Amino acid sequence: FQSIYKVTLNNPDTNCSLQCDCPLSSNQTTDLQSSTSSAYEVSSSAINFVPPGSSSFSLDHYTASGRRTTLTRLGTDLATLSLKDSCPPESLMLKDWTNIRPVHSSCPAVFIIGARKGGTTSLYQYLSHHPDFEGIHLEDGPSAGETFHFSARYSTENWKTYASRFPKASVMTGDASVGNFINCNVPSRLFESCGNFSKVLILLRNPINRYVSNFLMRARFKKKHYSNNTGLSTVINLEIDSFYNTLLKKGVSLSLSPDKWEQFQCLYKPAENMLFEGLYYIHLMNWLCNYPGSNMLIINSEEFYKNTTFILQQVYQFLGLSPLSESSRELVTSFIFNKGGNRLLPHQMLLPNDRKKLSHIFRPFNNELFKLLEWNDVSW
Ligand SMILES: Nc1ncnc2c1ncn2[C@@H]1O[C@H](COP(=O)(O)OS(=O)(=O)O)[C@@H](OP(=O)(O)O)[C@H]1O
Repeated sequence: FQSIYKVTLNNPDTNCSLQCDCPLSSNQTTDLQSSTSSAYEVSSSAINFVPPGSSSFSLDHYTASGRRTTLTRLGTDLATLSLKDSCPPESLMLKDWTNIRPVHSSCPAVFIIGARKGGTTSLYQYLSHHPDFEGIHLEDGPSAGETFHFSARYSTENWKTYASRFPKASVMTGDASVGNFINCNVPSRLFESCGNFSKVLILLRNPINRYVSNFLMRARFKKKHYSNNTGLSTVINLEIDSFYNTLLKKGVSLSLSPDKWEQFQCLYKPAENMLFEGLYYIHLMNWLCNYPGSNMLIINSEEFYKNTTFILQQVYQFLGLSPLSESSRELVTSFIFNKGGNRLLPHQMLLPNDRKKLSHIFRPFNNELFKLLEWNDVSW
């Protein structure tokens, strides 16, 4: 079975201890124990953890209903986080998720970080209708619901300006910048900035449907030299070429092995190649290794589209917002935001052969994702 463990490393010599929530499958316990035989240095606090003999090691089991819920299991399809061995235990163990103080005192409570075309605008809008949540809308585009792009590059000064846009009142507020899921620098930057305070919502949609929706948006808004005349098949084939070329140039194996997920990280400028955006497993692993899993809720977009009021209730619960009645939720969710066009031109349709090509790239990553999240009945 897979579970969440709380890991405590004690150094009796210095009387210091380090704790982190470490999601692992039970059969990794041995690996984890043996990995303590090397010395760990926590540079931020200058604590040295030394080999067994002078250090002790303990694992406490935490369940979904446990005292501190690391695992957020909502319904059957939502976030069940159980990290596999591909996430280096060291990086998790060196993180103290519990004691880090946010650098900034005013952080938005919620970040909807993606995936792009996953239904993020609707979710943000629906949340904004809750009496205790204040949505902030961009006045200068691109569209209501995508709010003040948090940047991994913000300096302290930038941060002050950014944070000052959010109300300090008792209401909850949030940011919905969909590029953050795939920006490999954001998780650690966000954690550094906001510590445990901010919660993260992630909507994951069938990556092929996400791809097509993204393409159609570019054509609709004539972004990146796209127009209504741009053919989907042409774009797919160009992007597949550029995808493999990027991997080649960076010396990454073309066998597309998801367990080498770290190799794929930071390989592209966010949003440049729509294929990279759909490799959710890579992006999620980066988040899980750099941001506390207990503060992340991962939602299957298709489930969100199908059972919107139910999922919305689960989101309220996760954020600590009071529940709303079924009828209020139905009212709130009656409009679909950011819907693409219904009538596609012939050259905008996905050909069976192109679907196969996309599926070939996404499948191994989807499979790892399903295992990680225990999404047993999802068939993208
Ligand atoms: N409630 C509900 N039910 C069904 N479908 C829904 C819903 N909310 C959003 N959507 C679909 O999500 C797509 C837009 O996603 P985003 O808002 O995340 O797009 S963006 O990244 O902010 O541009 C867009 O998909 P496409 O229509 O395929 O483009 C929306 O139709």
